[in-house]
Amino acid sequence: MFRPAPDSQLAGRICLVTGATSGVGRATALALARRGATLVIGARNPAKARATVAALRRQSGNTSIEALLADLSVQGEIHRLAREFRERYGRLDVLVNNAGARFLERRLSADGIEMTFALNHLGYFILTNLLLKELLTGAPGRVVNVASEAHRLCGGIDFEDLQGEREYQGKAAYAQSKLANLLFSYELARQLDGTGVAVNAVHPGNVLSGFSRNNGWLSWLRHLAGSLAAGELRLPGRAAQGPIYLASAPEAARVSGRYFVDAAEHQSSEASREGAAAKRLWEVSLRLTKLAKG
Ligand SMILES: NC(=O)c1ccc[n+]([C@@H]2O[C@H](COP(=O)([O-])OP(=O)(O)OC[C@H]3O[C@@H](n4cnc5c(N)ncnc54)[C@H](O)[C@@H]3O)[C@@H](O)[C@H]2O)c1
Repeated sequence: MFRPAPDSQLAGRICLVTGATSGVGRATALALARRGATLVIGARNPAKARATVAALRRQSGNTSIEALLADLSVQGEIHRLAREFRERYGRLDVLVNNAGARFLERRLSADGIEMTFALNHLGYFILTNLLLKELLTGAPGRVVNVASEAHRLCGGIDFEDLQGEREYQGKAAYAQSKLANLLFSYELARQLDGTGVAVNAVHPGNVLSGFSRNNGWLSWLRHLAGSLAAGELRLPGRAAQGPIYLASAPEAARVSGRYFVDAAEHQSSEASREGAAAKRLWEVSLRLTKLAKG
């Protein structure tokens, strides 16, 4: 069988992509593998992880691909993944935080934290902070946070009812978590200014993926119908263009603290650019994750 040789743009670079067994994450992982990266995928389900690694190796012709397992809504499992990564690789060049979901019913994570916030925001926050030393060791490096235009639906983080204890609406919780992705990206970019590690956020578009399948088939179909009605439903390969650009394009290495749709910079909402909210979210996130300051 003909296998195109992987191009060497990312040869020798170590890339970690979360949520890479489907959708945007899988398409991003495949593109990075084709560019010759040493690729680690974060995955929850061992059987899916094995199948995805085998498929990515076959499709890319790159054998330097493996999976590390973790449920990224569970803090202890993120710590374990980070530990295993550190022991095996010691350095990280590109981190793509992508694993995310929407929960129409309020649920708690294993740590007792509302699931949307635990997975979509704290998942990114903990993994990035735990691998910061490895990113700095690998500098110049990149952090790519997969966010969403849905952040515009949230006028600000509700610090008084952060986890929807008083009132929970799945769409609002999702929008808040995606606003948190932007606040986190901008604050981290500020903190890492001058280190050579670029941090950016990206909206992948409305995607034909597994997104919202956890809420049942009907909800998934509604999500797809809504995307079609809004005039856009992308295949994952198309949706991954933005993450791939930020993770690998040479010119993107010089850009940090920005929001992208595909390879184009966009202005995110006013609420996402509030420095005080970003700092407050950082403090709250430190408290909820018991990560030490600094
Ligand atoms: N689908 C869309 O229309 C859309 C639009 C804007 C932004 N996004 C964002 O894109 C990202 C990827 O979504 P997608 O559309 O590819 O959906 P998807 O459901 O196909 O992929 C999500 C990935 O995250 C993983 N994941 C979910 N919960 C996890 C957990 N607890 N632990 C570990 N992994 C977990 C899944 O296994 C899957 O691999 C998400 O951050 C999402 O918010 C999606």
